[in-house]
Amino acid sequence: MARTYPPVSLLGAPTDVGAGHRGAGLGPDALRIAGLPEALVARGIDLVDRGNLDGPRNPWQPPNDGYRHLKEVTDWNRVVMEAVASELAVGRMPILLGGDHCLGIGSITAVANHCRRKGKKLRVIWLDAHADFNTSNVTPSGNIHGMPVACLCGMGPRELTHIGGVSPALQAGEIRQIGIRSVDEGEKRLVKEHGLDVYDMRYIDEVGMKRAMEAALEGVDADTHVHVSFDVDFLDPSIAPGVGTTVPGGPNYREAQLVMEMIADTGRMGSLDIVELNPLLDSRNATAQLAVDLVESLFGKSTLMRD
Ligand SMILES: NC(=[NH2+])NCCC[C@H](N)C(=O)O
Ligand SMILES: [Mn+2]
Ligand SMILES: [Mn+2]
Repeated sequence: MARTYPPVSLLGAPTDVGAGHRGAGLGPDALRIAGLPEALVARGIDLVDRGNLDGPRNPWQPPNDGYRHLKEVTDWNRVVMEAVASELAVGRMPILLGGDHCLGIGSITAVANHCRRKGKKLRVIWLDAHADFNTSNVTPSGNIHGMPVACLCGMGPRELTHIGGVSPALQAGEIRQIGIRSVDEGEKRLVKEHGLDVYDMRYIDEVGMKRAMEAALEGVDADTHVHVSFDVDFLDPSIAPGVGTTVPGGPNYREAQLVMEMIADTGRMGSLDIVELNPLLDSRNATAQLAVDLVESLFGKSTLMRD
């Protein structure tokens, strides 16, 4: 049966302030050039592209006091948080085009506040090679794109943990991480302490993607807002080379499609981040095109007769 979707707004956040490589700031335009707007319109979606948000200039400095570009990361996240909140407030589904994954702080803080206001349950599906659960004490890099989940759970610099007023913005129990295969030593300890629900590649190898996703989506019901935070490095680098922090051994094309289709089948996706795409490292925009293909599946496009 064909599903109907709420109106969607694209929000570009052209920045790499949280990353370790330059180039993720070009992500929004690469996704547009790969045909994301047209693909959504072809799915019958009422789409508005709000263009790119206006944030601070990108500096390129080494980490300072444990963080790289903390001020710019904070300013970008505030801009993103406000833009995402405005779309949700008028009943539109925001799709954030990153930019690096530090932007998940602003995006998900806005979503969490929205859910609190509406009395909705929240389920964050974090698709990533990395847990992004570092703090300044344990980070190997100082790059804040390795810290958004920790910040959302209340650990990190006050300007990020309290960006939406309420801290923690999110409970660990609201998150499910899929595809994880690179967690730093100190980060591992924190992940365990906080009891994050992680479906890592070992788990996926053992039980298969179908069962992993069934577990990650368990309990999602009519009162649940599903937020998908799609870090493109979730995918195996052989199919998605255009990211700054590749980790081998990720989901293949079929597994990634299944993830998206199973999320689509819940009918509960209310917001989406597409982050970490780095066109400078891509091969003829192929990773952007793959991301568009996967987003189509998130919006219910499927093979054969299931539409
Ligand atoms: N969103 C990402 N791509 N994160 C990569 C993080 C890499 C590494 N764990 C770090 O903290 O530096
Ligand atoms: Mn990652
Ligand atoms: Mn990430």
